[in-house]
Amino acid sequence: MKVCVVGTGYVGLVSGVCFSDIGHQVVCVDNDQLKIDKLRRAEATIYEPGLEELLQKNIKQNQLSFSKELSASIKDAEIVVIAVGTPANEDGSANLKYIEAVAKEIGQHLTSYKVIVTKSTVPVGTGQKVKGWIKEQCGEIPFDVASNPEFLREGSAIHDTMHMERAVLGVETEKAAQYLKNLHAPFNTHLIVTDIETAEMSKYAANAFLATKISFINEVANLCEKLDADVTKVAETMGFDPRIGAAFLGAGIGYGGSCFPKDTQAFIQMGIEAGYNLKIVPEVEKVNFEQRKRLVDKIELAFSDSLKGKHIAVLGLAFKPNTDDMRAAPAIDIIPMLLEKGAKVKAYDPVAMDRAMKIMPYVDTAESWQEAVKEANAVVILTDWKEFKEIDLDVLKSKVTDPILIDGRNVFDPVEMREKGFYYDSVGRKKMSIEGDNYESIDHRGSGIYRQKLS
Ligand SMILES: NC(=O)C1=CN([C@@H]2O[C@H](COP(=O)(O)OP(=O)(O)OC[C@H]3O[C@@H](n4cnc5c(N)ncnc54)[C@H](O)[C@@H]3O)[C@@H](O)[C@H]2O)C=CC1
Ligand SMILES: O=C(O)[C@H]1O[C@H](OP(=O)(O)OP(=O)(O)OC[C@H]2O[C@@H](n3ccc(=O)[nH]c3=O)[C@H](O)[C@@H]2O)[C@H](O)[C@@H](O)[C@@H]1O
Repeated sequence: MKVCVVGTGYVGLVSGVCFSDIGHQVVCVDNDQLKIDKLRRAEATIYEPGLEELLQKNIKQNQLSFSKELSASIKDAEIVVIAVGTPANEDGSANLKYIEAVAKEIGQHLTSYKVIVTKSTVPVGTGQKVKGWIKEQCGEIPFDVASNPEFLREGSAIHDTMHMERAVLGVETEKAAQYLKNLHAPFNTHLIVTDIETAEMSKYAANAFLATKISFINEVANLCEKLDADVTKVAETMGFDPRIGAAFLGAGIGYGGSCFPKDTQAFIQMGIEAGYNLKIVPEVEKVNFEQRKRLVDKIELAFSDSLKGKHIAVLGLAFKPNTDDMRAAPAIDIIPMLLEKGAKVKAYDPVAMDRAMKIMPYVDTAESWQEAVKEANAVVILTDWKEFKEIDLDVLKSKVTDPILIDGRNVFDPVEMREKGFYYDSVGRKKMSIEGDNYESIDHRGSGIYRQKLS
C-alpha cells in the first residue's frame, strides 16, 4: 500500500521504517528540516538497535523516502498515519496542538479518499475532533478517520513492531477496516477491530495497567525490606501464574520515559473531565515518585554522617537501557536530590550523556564507568545497562574509596556482593551478613565487612 507517516519521532520513524520493510511504499514527513536531512542520508535520528540498518536497506530499495512537504507526500497515499507528539499540558491532560495542526494541514491538501489514522496516544474523543478538523478544511472530499495506537517499547521498538502481539483498529466504516487490515496483513498479527473510542481507550488502559504492575511490585518490595523477604523471588513465583505473567514485575526506582508518566496523568485527567475520578492510577503515580526518594534514603543510610562532600558515582542516566531517551528519567529526580544534600555527583551513561547534559548541564560527567567510580564514596546504579551488569567487581572495588554500592535496578547478586566485601543495598531484597555460611539477616546497614571497616 502507499502510506504517508506524519511525524518522525520514535513512533513515526519506527513505524515508517517497518511498514516499508514489509513491502509498503512509505514516505515519512516531518516539519523539522534537520531531521529530514539526516534521515535522507540514512542516518538514524534516535538511538534504537537495528533501526539504522533497516533505514539504509529500505531507502536503497526505494521503499522509503523522507520529505518536509506534507501536501506532495499525501497526494498518492491511501493511508496517512499521524504520529506527532502529544505532550502534557500543565494540568496533565494531553496537548493536542500538534495533532490539530497536522489534521488541518491534511484537510487543506486532501484531493482524494484516504484513511487518516491516529497512531499517537490521544484521549478518547480525539478521533472525532480529528474528523472535524479535516472536514472543516476539505469540504466534500471523502475520507475516513481511524485509531491505531502504538504499543512499541523504546529499545526494542523494531522487534516489537515486526512481531507485534496485536493491533487494535478503531474504525467507523468497513472500507477503513479493510485498508488497515491490508496495512497490517504482512505482520501476521492478531487484529482487534472496534470503534475509535474503544481503540483510544485501549492504549491508556494498557499503559496505566503496566504502570500499576510496576508500582504494585515496588510496594511489595518495600514491604519485603521490612519483613526480610526477597522481592525477586516473590516476583518469580507470582510470574509463573499465567493470570499474572512475569513481565513488568521488576522492582526498582519506578518507571520513567516519555509515556507512562505522561499517559497516567492524561488518563487521570480524562477521568476528571468525564466525571469519573480514577482511584488506583493516582496512587500508582505517588508510589512511583516515592520510589525515587527511597533510593536517596538508602544512599544516605549507607553513611553514618550526612552526604555532604561525599563523591557519588551515578551509573546510568537514560530512563531504561538501549535508549538515549532522558524524558522523565529517574536520574532527573534523583541527582538533584543528591546535590541538594551536599553530595558531589559524577555521572556516566553509555549513550545518553549528550541528552542528559542538555537537561542537567550542572552535573559533572565521566567518559566511562571506570572514570566515574574513581575514588567514589558510593556507586549508585540508576539504569540496568548490560555494560554495568558486566562490571568486574574486583576492578570496581579497587577503584573506589569506599565499597558501597546502592543498586536501584537489582543488577547484582546480594550474596556475591557480600562475598566481595561490598556494602550493598538494592530494592526489596534481603540484607546479608558476611560471617559464616548462614546468610542470616542483619540490619539495614548492609555488609558486615563494611561495618567493621567503619568502626
Ligand atoms: N516514544 C514511544 O516509545 C511511544 C510513543 N507513543 C506515542 O506516540 C506519539 C509520538 O511519540 P514520539 O514519537 O515519541 O514523539 P516525538 O515528540 O519524539 O516526535 C514527534 C515528531 O513529530 C514532528 N512534528 C510535530 N508537528 C509536526 C507537523 N505539524 N508536521 C510534521 N511533523 C511534525 C516533530 O518534529 C517530531 O519529529 C505520542 O503520542 C506518544 O505518546 C506511543 C507508543 C510508544
Ligand atoms: O506508550 C508508550 O510510549 C510505550 O510505553 C512503554 O514503553 P517504554 O516507555 O518504551 O518502556 P518500558 O519498557 O515500558 O519501560 C518504562 C519504564 O518502566 C520501568 N520498568 C519496566 C519494567 C519493570 O518491570 N520495571 C520497571 O521499573 C523501566 O525501567 C522504564 O523506566 C510501554 O511498555 C509500551 O508498550 C508503550 O507503547
